[in-house]
Amino acid sequence: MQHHAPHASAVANDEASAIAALQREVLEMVALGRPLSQTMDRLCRRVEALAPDVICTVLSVDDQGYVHPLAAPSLPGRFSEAIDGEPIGPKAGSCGTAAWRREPVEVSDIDTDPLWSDYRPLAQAFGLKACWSNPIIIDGERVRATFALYYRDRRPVATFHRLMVEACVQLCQIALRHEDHQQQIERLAYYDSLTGLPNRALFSERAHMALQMAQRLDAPAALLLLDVDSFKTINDSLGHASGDAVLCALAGRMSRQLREVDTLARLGGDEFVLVLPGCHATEAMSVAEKLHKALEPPLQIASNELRVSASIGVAIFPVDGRLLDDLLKNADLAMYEAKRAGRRCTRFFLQQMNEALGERLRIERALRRALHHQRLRLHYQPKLNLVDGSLLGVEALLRWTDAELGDVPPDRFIPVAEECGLVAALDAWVLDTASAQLARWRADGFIVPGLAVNASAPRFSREDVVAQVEQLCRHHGLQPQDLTLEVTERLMLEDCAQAAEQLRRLDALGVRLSVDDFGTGYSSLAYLKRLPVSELKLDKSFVRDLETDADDRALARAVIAIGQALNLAVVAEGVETEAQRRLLLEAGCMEAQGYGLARPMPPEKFEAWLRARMPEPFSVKVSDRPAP
Ligand SMILES: Nc1nc2c(ncn2[C@@H]2O[C@H](COP(=O)(O)O[C@H]3[C@@H](O)[C@H](n4cnc5c(=O)[nH]c(N)nc54)O[C@@H]3COP(=O)(O)O)[C@@H](O)[C@H]2O)c(=O)[nH]1
Repeated sequence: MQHHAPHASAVANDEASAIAALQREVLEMVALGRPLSQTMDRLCRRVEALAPDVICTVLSVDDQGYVHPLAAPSLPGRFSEAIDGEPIGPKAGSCGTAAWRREPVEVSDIDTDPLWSDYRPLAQAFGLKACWSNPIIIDGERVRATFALYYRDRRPVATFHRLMVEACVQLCQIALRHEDHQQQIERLAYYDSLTGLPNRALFSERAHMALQMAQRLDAPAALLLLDVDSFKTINDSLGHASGDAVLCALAGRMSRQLREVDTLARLGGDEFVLVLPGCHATEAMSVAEKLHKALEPPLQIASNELRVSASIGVAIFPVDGRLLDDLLKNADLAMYEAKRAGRRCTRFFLQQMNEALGERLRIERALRRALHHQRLRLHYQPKLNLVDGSLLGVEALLRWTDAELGDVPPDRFIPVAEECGLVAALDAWVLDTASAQLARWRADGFIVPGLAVNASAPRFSREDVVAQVEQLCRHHGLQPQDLTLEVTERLMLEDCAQAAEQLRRLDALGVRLSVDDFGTGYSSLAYLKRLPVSELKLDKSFVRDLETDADDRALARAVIAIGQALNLAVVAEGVETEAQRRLLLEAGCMEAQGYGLARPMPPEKFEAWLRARMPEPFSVKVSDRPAP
């Protein structure tokens, strides 16, 4: 039988179709999402099957420039171990040098080539004589890996091998780019893009695992919920970029306080959560204290030095709940208590907090119904001149009687309304209803010089109060000068640009601005210069013991003096006795409200009160008035 050498083009066709088959197989693995190392391993094995005289390897190159074997099925294990973690460089064998130079490196004699001088004994120990390596560059930028063929004899690279390597480099690029995209998708799905911390989804997975483990080992675990104090002020005053920088810095500081088994995650906004496996209450307390301390040093953000603190709520597994949702809810309640207790505070969950939450929820539901069905009422308390008793205006005060809860005082439902975001709607209703009432009184011939309503802080940052005031003045035929908005010092201190702008525009319209409960809680008076305040209301806590407490007398005099110095009216609240009235007058306070002068009254009673005080000819006939 005669043997014929195969025709050159037939060989070329066989090689081309072998390479095409290899490409198909690898691309299919990529498309099916097989792990990268598995795909690269298959690639190497297929190459070695097509070219039995080569040893094929793929090394990954990490961000710091060190190589790690990704697939090297036929390379002796000890050789792989020896090169794992070696740096790339100008003389780092074929692969390290190819990655360094960003170009193929062909060493046909390892025994003599200077690029291998540091690795020659290693290669010789395993009988490796030649090596051709190609860098795998992704998107023209980063060297992500090297693809190499080793030979056990000295030799230049064969043409078929060149064709094969060209195809393999492309396959490696596709597989690595796909892997990078997968990792990016995973990062987006599981990590917070701002801080790089685990996000809610990953936290939830890890926390569930930690709780399962705790259950199995009969061990405790702590869940800490941490909320940055006054973060909104940072965002509003310095901008969101600074806010983001603060969050990143805090995330870094907190991460450094934790053990490897702990998980710190960002739930969103300025809220972080930690799960600490194996921690009972005492340890959780010391971790919370470490976190407070870590946040203490001032942060340098842009050109500002910021001091930031946080409030922490703690719930312990299993005593405060066995399920993650329960623990989160309870840590949230505790965190809320920490907020109420002031800045830089930790609170542990207590069962009473649950009861308080139940009460808050009951009030919220009933209040929403009451507002919707117009079941709220207003009482009006006169503001009087202390010298001659003349009426200076009225303050509208909300009253609510619920069928189940009975009379609910504003002190109980206003804080709930503030928490659940209902207070702005309540205040808008009060302003509109009281304005309508003032217009009706005037139409009926009653002389009511002005109307004061309470305005809560959230309204000014979320709503266009100026537009509402303009609209209701037009609608009820009132002048802006008829209205006084009583705001708390909190709003004045919040440093919210939108609120400050609205207060200035209201002032320009002629609306008066009064600072309610002046002197309670805060010490900064700078806002009095910044914002258009017309009136200070001396809090009733200073008035109550005027006769007996020298400190209260001194404080009341100080507030009155501030008002006089800044040319602001000072209205004393809570005047109940003649002695208080006299002391206030002596101190220079001319205006007041209080049970001793007149209690808050429903409209009809206030009308009777007015009628009784009005000189003749007061001739309004009750029956002539339009129905309220
Ligand atoms: N955002 C809104 N807040 C409101 C509204 N209506 C009331 N409130 C706030 O609730 C707090 C309690 O109000 P209330 O129970 O109505 O008490 C007021 C007066 O009744 C009371 N007062 C008046 N004189 C005396 C007195 O001589 N002694 C005494 N012990 N209490 C007295 O003081 C409250 C006056 O409140 P203010 O002038 O606003 O400080 C209170 O903080 C209200 O602001 C609302 O519509 N929106």
